Amino acid sequence: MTKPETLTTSAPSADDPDGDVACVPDPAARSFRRVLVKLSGEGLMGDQGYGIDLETVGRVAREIKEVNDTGVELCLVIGGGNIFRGMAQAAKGMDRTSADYMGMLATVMNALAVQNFLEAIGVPTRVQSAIPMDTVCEPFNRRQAVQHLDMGRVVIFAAGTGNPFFTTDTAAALRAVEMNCDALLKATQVDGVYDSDPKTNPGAKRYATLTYGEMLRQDLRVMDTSAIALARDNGIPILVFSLGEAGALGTVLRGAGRYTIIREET
Ligand SMILES: Nc1ncnc2c1ncn2[C@@H]1O[C@H](COP(=O)(O)OP(=O)(O)OP(=O)(O)O)[C@@H](O)[C@H]1O
Ligand SMILES: O=c1ccn([C@@H]2O[C@H](COP(=O)(O)O)[C@@H](O)[C@H]2O)c(=O)[nH]1
Repeated sequence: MTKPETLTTSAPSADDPDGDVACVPDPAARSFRRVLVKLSGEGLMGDQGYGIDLETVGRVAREIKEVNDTGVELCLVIGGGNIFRGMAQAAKGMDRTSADYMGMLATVMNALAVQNFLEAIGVPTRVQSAIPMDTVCEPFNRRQAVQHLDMGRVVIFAAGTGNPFFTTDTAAALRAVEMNCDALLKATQVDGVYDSDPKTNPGAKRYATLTYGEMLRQDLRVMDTSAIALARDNGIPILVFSLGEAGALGTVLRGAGRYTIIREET
């Protein structure tokens, strides 16, 4: 499998974060053969405060189709924040494990929604859940998932890791490792990793590149530490970009557009 070695950006140093620098297109990005895309649950709600915005999920489905049509094998993990955070109040009195199972079930709902939008535009898909629910979708099975990818199907991994006390970011890193993906793409609500949360600090500066170690040492909260550590230990680059930017998935996969890449120093 070809590992991307030479993705470059125009701002090579994490010591010099730059909010305005776009990444330089790099042919190495085209060597991604199989990727895992983590779709933000909250990103799917568009401007609504809750649930799924049909226009947003329709657009995201078309972008996934475009990439799938190019022959890049696609695994998806979808967060649950758009459904689960709306229930946070109700979950307050509950024990943590029950609340976490509710969160995992929310990701199954999102997976089924995205599956329907993809199939409506002719993209073959399978949903595999980490919590077996045979009447709804397949249980997670790595070998079967590989076969689906071989057949051009998009595989959506639902229910996170199947374990409480984790998040879908960690599930995404775990599945990316298990499926031998060349990269983990985090499609979220911000266009990269900043030196502080850009939602609360308008003056935050964006990094073009970071190492896993810098990300962990600076405790940059865009992704949880277990996900970063898993990616680091298995040499999987993480690309963080905005789900809200039309066409960003395809653009980032061509090595262009705005994103932050997290990897070992080259
Ligand atoms: N240093 C940082 N750089 C970029 N974003 C940050 C940073 N610190 C915190 N954030 C926040 O992290 C958020 C993204 O992470 P998070 O996993 O919570 O959301 P998500 O990808 O939308 O996940 P979900 O699927 O659970 O909805 C961003 O919306 C941003 O506000
Ligand atoms: O492996 C997992 C994944 C998720 N959860 C629970 O689901 C929610 C929603 O996931 P997000 O990653 O926040 O979108 C999460 O807050 C956990 O409560 C889990 O327990 N295990």
